[in-house]
Amino acid sequence: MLPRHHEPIVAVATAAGRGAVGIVRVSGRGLGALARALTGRELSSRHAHYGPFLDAGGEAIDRGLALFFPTPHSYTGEDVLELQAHGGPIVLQLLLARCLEAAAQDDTLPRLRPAEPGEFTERAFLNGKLDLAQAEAVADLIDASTEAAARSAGRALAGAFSTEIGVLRDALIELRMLVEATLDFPEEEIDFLEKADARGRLQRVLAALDAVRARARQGALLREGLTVVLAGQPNAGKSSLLNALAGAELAIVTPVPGTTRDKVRETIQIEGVPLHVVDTAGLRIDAVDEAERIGIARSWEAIGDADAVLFLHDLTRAGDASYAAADREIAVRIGGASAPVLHLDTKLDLAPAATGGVSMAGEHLALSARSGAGLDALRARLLELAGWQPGGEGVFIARARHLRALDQSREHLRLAQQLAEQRDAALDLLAEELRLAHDCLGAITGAFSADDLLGEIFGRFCIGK
Ligand SMILES: Nc1nc2c(c(=O)[nH]1)N(C=O)[C@@H](CNc1ccc(C(=O)N[C@@H](CCC(=O)O)C(=O)O)cc1)CN2
Ligand SMILES: Nc1nc2c(ncn2[C@@H]2O[C@H](COP(=O)(O)OP(=O)(O)OP(=O)(O)O)[C@@H](O)[C@H]2O)c(=O)[nH]1
Repeated sequence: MLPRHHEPIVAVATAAGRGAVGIVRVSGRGLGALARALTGRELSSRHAHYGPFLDAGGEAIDRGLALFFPTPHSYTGEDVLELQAHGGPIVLQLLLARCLEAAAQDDTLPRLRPAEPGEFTERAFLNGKLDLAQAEAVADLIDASTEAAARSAGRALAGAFSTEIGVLRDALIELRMLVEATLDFPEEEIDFLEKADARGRLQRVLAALDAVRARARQGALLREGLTVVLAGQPNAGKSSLLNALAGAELAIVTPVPGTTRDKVRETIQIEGVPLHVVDTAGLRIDAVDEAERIGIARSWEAIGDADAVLFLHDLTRAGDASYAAADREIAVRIGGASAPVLHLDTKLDLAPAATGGVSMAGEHLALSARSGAGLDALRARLLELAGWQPGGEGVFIARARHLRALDQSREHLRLAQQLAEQRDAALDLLAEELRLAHDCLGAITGAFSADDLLGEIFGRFCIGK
């Protein structure tokens, strides 16, 4: 029996629903006979052939373009057969079923099964067509929620991230070779660190790693975005601010306090950075009914998960002592969350110039959702809080997994550096730290990766990818 990752697979490669064109894609070994059975002809390699896609009785299910990519020159590195048909869901299901049937009927054909999510790209990885960071970039390109995220995923897919990791790994390999060679000649140990400039090399690798980390963090921000929670008493202007930032009427705005009963989550973007804005139910201590109480409990949950909290204060209530007292009570609780808090004094257009404003310690921005005053300053401050460096050209997309690996690698290099600074450095320990730092980098591109990690990564792809 074939191992699972050698079994031929088939899936509809295009999105569900109706489209101009839809593609059924087959990947596996020895697909030539299947191609003949489905098209009734010999397909030359990597050429588009227009003709019928035949059912078991020789009747055309559809007419379209057939492409055959013989191994190894294909997306997956195996034989790939594509049927580019008309993009109707039923047509594509018929073609998919026909592929399975044709393979089952002829025992010279390999046993075919439907593909699991991400399985085509997993094969591209297993067959060395893409490394792991590039394979992840395929999914990130498809999932990108802003133009900047798509461009940076495109760069990672083209190998920009992998190349930087490769440069770091090469520098580490050189250093490791020096250290390990010296281990074999113990009498020279003392001179080694001096002669080979091991400390200088280590220092340079660390600096280069830090530069890659900084760019990867930018890339991760483009992928993950920033979660910002709008918090404040009922009627403070949270929903209006969400709508103003989004430039659309997303949340219901009414003069009735307590209009927003549950979280509304909307993704907008600032300079290409996805911003997940969560509008919450207005916070109040003495909620009137059960639904409101539940909404408020969810608001607190959202605040706990936020990357930043925007705490809104209604400037028109600035003189109201009980309003201020309630704000102070909420502030204490928000202060208990770990996210940074930015105070927004709202409805600036209504606040008379003489008003002293809201008195509450912390950073304040005054704004008006109605006139738009202060919104640009808020956007700029949010980007700053996110750690976004403007003009992030050349950023490649990255994931939390990559950041962790880079951090761990850095940790091992720091330990190696400490060892190297000692008078009679233990070279065997130094060698071991360098090896571990090297392994962490290898995990990013998948030089060695556990099956469960691969399952985790490819299981999140869409089917047919
Ligand atoms: N119709 C179609 N469009 C598609 C894909 C596909 O599978 N089918 N892709 C799938 O996601 C992407 C393109 N990815 C591909 C990557 C490599 C090869 C390929 O044939 N590689 C060979 C030859 C390279 C060459 O000619 O230089 C190779 O790597 O050896 C094909 C598609 C996006 N568009
Ligand atoms: N003039 C003016 N009115 C505003 C502004 N922002 C909000 N409002 C008004 O204030 C009222 C409450 O606004 P919302 O955005 O619904 O407030 P909220 O904090 O979401 O309220 P809840 O859903 O009750 O928690 C509405 O009548 C808005 O039109 C502003 O910048 N200027």
